[in-house]
Amino acid sequence: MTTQSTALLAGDTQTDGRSASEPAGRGSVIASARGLVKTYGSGDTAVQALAGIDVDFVRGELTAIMGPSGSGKSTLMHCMAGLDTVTAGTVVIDGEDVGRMNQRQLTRLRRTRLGFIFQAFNLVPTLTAAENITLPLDIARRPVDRTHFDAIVAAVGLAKRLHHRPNELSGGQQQRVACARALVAKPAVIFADEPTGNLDSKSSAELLGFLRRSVDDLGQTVVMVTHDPRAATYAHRVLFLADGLLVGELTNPTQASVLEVLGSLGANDLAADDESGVAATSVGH
Ligand SMILES: Nc1ncnc2c1ncn2[C@@H]1O[C@H](COP(=O)(O)OP(=O)(O)OP(=O)(O)O)[C@@H](O)[C@H]1O
Repeated sequence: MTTQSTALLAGDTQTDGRSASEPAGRGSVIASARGLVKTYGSGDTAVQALAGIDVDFVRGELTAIMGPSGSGKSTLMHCMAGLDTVTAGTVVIDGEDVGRMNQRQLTRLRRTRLGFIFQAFNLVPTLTAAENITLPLDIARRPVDRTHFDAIVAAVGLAKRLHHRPNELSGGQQQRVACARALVAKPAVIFADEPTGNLDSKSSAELLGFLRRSVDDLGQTVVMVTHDPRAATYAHRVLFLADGLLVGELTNPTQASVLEVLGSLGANDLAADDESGVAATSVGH
């Protein structure tokens, strides 16, 4: 088992607090956007989803993106991940200018350098959990690093479920398969769009804990869109969008600090998560 894989399971750290497998480059910028504009449609029906965003995502960090409904969170994620074209501006992932890529290069980028986790787990129903996890590598015709695979499967607690098909797994287990699938190719960045949107609070906490450990122990980089202030507390940093603009940022977020910013953005309806134990109205807005 590699040192990195062991660290994911055991959480071993050096005496200075760094992970024993501290990857080179942690803290440097892995993905960035400059002057990012996205307009859907044209003329009278045009909608400006992103109105000029400059943002850097840092290697080895979990960044949450929050904001009111329609503020541009998913659009930002899709543009960063090369899933949608941009109207203006630049997106650079791991040193590569996404806007200059043709479709073939974009597909290759998504397959080999990026991982995705969506609210709807997007597993292939006819494949087993194991086959779903290795699917990105199989499609890219890359070999499976069995040591890494075993470590991820153990860490997400799926060792006894590998031969089950998605309909034989709970929602939480299915999302853990999706999470393992995103991690197995050791991507530069994992983009997660509402990854806990369909999960109960226990499964959400397990998944978020795992995502955070993949960042802390493996140096994985994760960008996650969420409406849930509790989910955002697993992030190192929270970015807030409103009307297609970046309007705020929190480091080391707490539920109260997240709710306070969301309240100031008029997103109380989203922030009033009845399981959070903290009502949006209690922060004085
Ligand atoms: N394919 C599309 N065609 C036209 N307009 C779109 C399209 N996708 C998004 N929009 C619009 O762009 C704006 C931003 O949408 P986006 O989905 O990025 O917001 P969001 O912050 O992720 O919202 P939510 O929290 O509700 O998921 C919205 O006004 C939305 O209606």
